[in-house]
Amino acid sequence: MGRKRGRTCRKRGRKRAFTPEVMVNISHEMQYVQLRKWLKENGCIDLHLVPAHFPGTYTGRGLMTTKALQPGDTIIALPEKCLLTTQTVHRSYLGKYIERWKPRLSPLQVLCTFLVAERHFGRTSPWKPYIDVLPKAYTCPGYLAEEVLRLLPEALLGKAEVQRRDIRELTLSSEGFFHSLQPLFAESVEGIFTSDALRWAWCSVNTRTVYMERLQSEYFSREPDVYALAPYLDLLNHSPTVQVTAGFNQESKCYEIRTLTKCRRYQQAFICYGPHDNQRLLLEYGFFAANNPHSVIYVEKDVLRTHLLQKDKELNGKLSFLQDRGFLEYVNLTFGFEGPSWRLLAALKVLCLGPDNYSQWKKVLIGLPDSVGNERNSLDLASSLCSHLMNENQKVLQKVRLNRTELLEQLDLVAKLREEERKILQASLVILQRLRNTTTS
Ligand SMILES: C[S@@+](CC[C@H](N)C(=O)[O-])C[C@H]1O[C@@H](n2cnc3c(N)ncnc32)[C@H](O)[C@@H]1O
Repeated sequence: MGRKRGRTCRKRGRKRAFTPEVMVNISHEMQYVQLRKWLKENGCIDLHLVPAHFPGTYTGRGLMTTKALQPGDTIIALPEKCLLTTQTVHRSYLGKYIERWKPRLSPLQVLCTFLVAERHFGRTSPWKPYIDVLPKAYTCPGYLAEEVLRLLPEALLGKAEVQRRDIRELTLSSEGFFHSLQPLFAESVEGIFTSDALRWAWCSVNTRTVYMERLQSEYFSREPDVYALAPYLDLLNHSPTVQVTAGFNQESKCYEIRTLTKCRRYQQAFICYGPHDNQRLLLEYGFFAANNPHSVIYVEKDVLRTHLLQKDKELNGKLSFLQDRGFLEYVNLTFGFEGPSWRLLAALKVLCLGPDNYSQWKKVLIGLPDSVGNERNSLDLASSLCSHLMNENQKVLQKVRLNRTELLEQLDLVAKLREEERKILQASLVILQRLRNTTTS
């Protein structure tokens, strides 16, 4: 039964049409009050972003905008004084130790040393308001337990191990330098620059810095000097669907982020860390994004090999033909929300070709039509690969569900990553089925 809609009703209706995101404003908490005060003292004037928790999302803490943002608006402008770069460290009490030290330290070593030292100085550190809001621990692979690591997808596991090795090497390669800093501390440097402290510093830099190129300093090693810790700005979470521009503005002397996407008042303001897939997000930042359009599932070469006809006499020839043309690079062999990548399908078509069809190999790779039979065989092979990956994924999910230990938070992260991957594989299977139907009809 229809009801007459008056002016008040229309107004209420308009309000109801938009349900604001559930969020808890935390700007009154002492640590954020102190941080905002510190920013203002350092010349940051327009702070229309406030810290909040967003319990309805996986993002946790983030920044909410108190005014609607239109494309082109500045989300945040952080004065140079508020940025923590290698230059900040060079100008500090650490400067003369850095200058004296050989071999030269990397920009990453310099920043990590400073973070650990400043955290240790506590109340007397001018950076205390910033350090107080930094997470105490992270969820990137450097922090994951061994048994959780083993549940990661193969390609990610390899990179996760490299990350853990890099963190260990940072500690080992800096030991001598830390000893040289002993005059600065009342306590033994061994108890300050611990492997835990350095892991925390490494992850703080890796997950929170903005990209800002600096001129190479003669006092640092040759690694690119591109990190800047940006207090408050680094409370902005990532969304793969927003667009922003970011960089240091030489005129205003501020690091500025502008949005190219609208954002409503009292909503979480997001930035985009880059067009990263979920594996990269987990590796570099310790999270994944639901329905991430950049996410794909990689088909490992070994997995591909086990699905191929071993009695095909031309198999090795085909594989090296594909390898030489870059078709077996793992970034090319993927399943996405839109099905198998063009390169995966092309590679499968070559691999399915019958004997003595050498002339077809090149034609298939440049996208020329293939026989209906080969087309169908390659789609079947793609479906079988996709189903295999689904089964593997399912097995890991079962293990995670059984393994409800004290590592709950870490296991949940892996489970959710795997569930996202499942969605992609399911979407790919549906597309493959559709393609198969059109090929047969
Ligand atoms: C630059 S910080 C952003 C602020 C951070 N949430 C905080 O509370 O400090 C980057 C970290 O935020 C988290 N993060 C960013 N975007 C996210 C998202 N879309 N979903 C879940 N976590 C996210 C990850 O832990 C990531 O390492």
